[in-house]
Amino acid sequence: MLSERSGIMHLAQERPAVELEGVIKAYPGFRLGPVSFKLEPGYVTAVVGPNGSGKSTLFRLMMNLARPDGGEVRVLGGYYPGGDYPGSEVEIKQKIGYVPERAVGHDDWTARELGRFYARWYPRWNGPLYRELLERFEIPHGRRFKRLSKGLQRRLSFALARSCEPELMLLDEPTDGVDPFARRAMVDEISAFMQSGERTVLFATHVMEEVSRLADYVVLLSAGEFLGFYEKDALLEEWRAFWVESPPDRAVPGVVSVEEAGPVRIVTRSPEETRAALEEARIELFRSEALQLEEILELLLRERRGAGSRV
Ligand SMILES: Nc1ncnc2c1ncn2[C@@H]1O[C@H](COP(=O)(O)OP(=O)(O)OP(=O)(O)O)[C@@H](O)[C@H]1O
Repeated sequence: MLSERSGIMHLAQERPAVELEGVIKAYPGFRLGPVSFKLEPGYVTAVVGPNGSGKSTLFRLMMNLARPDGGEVRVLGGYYPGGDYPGSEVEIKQKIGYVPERAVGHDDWTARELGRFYARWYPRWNGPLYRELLERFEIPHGRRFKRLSKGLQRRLSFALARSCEPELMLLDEPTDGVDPFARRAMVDEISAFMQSGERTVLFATHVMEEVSRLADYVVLLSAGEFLGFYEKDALLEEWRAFWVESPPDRAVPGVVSVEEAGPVRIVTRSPEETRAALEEARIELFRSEALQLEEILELLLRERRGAGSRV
């Protein structure tokens, strides 16, 4: 996905879609950050982390629904906080399709009414697409939001955000509670949305398959700590598992874990160095395999938080 779109992006827009610099947010008993990363237009980034790691807080900071205690949040050229907007905050928000963790103020509205309301606020509102998404996601037009199941509420929130034809989609667990069929349809729609290289998506998820399918980059959080901003393909290339005849009797560079139940499996994040060291120690390497993204992220979490962390 990265290579397909990378040529277009810098021609279309020069500024990052989102820029966070040293962003900190503190609540009693919880502190997020400092978080720093840039989202360049044309890419999809996944926010991954265990429950309570600060993913929703990060989205609220980007929507100016929470104010940072330190650092700077810049979204589509607008600065939060401080009121230093090149355009008005409304103008910036009109270019953002946001799916919050919990939709506020939608409860008594039907999909039809919400569509009409959004059409008034979003200049690029795409009515035909909205109607098509309601059909595709099998969302009843006339039932109040609060009477919809959780999965249908998520689908409707996504359809609303998508139909704004935004520059930037901020999707806080859009597929949470959504069945696998609709989830696939949503992932397909995000891919379709990205076909124009000027657009940017940031989405939070616990589903690794979605990260594998959609994301160019991954933001990893754990208990408020920002563990990194990773290029997905680089992670997949960097980490490997080697199967060897016997465990090494000395420290081997790059090795992150050694499993000795049955054949010895060594995970390394520096394959060439590890391979050379194994050869030198005359340990036969009889199989080498790529790691799944889920295992890599889990190992990164474990490295920082101690064993037992789960994505
Ligand atoms: N308004 C608030 N006041 C006090 N604490 C808050 C507030 N909002 C969030 N928190 C705390 O911040 C922490 C992170 O919450 P957040 O919802 O950002 O995590 P998350 O990664 O989105 O979790 P999940 O995966 O469960 O959705 C939690 O401990 C939460 O209780």
